[in-house]
Amino acid sequence: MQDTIPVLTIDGPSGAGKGTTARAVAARLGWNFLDSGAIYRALAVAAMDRRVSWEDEAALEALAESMDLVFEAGPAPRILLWNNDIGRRILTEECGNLASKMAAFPAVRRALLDKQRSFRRLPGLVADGRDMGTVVFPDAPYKIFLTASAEVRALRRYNQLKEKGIDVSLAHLTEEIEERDRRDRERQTAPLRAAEDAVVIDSSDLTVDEVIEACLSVVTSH
Ligand SMILES: Nc1ncnc2c1ncn2[C@@H]1O[C@H](COP(=O)(O)OP(=O)(O)O)[C@@H](O)[C@H]1O
Ligand SMILES: Nc1ccn([C@@H]2O[C@H](COP(=O)(O)OP(=O)(O)O)[C@@H](O)[C@H]2O)c(=O)n1
Repeated sequence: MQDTIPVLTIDGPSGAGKGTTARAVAARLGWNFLDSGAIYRALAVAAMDRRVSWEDEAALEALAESMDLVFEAGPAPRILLWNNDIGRRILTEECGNLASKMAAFPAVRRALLDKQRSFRRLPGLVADGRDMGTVVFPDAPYKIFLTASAEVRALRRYNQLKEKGIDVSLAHLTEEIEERDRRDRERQTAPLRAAEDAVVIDSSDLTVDEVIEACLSVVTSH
C-alpha cells in the first residue's frame, strides 16, 4: 500500500535550494514534507548533548535508534528532540558538518531508514536530502537532482545565516561547504549522486519561483 503513495525526491548538495523548494512544492501539491537532513542534524545535537563521539559508530547507531524526534507541522513548525525544541540549534554549520561526519556510517544510515520512510503517507510526499532517490525511496516516480555552483551555494548560505542573526565569514563557510560536499560525495554508503532516473536542475541562475515551477512540472508533466 505504502509503495503506491507518490513521492517526489529532491536531492543535491548543501545550499542548492532543496529545502526552500521542497517545502514550497509540498505546500502547492498538498503533500507531506520530509527534511531528512534535519534528522541527521538532530542526531548530531543528540550526540553533543549525550557526549557520544562522532567516531563511535555503534554508540551513534544506538542513539539513532533511541532518538525521540518529532516534527510538528503547522504555521510555526517545531522540531522536538526528547521534547526540547532544537529548531535553532540544528541551523549552524557546525551541526551540519558534524551531521555529515556521522552520516558516513552505514549503521547510522540504516538505523534512520524506517523513520524516514514513515513520512510516506497519503496523499504524497516531497523528500529532501542526499539519497532520497537512490536509497530511501528508489521506487519514487518523480526524482530531481538540484544543484548550483559552489560559489552561489556558499553565498546563499551566508545570506541565510546572516538573516537569522548567525555570524559567519564567507571564506570559512565556502571552505566548510566544499569539505562537506567532498565527504558527502566520496563516502562509501549512499554517496551524494543523482539517481539515474532523476531530472537534473541547475538553480545557479534561476529564481526560487522558477525552481519551484520546474519541480512542479516534473510531477504534472509525468
Ligand atoms: N534559486 C534561488 N535563488 C536565490 N536564493 C535561493 C534559491 N534557492 C534557495 N535560495 C536561498 O538559499 C538559501 C539556502 O537554501 P536551502 O533551501 O536551505 O538549501 P538546501 O536545503 O539545498 O541546503 C536559503 O536562504 C534560500 O532562501
Ligand atoms: N538524506 C540525507 C540528508 C542529509 N545527510 C547528511 O546530513 C548533512 C546535513 O544535511 P542538510 O540537508 O541539513 O544540509 P544542507 O543541505 O541544508 O546544508 C549533509 O551534509 C549530509 O552529510 C545525508 O547524509 N543524507
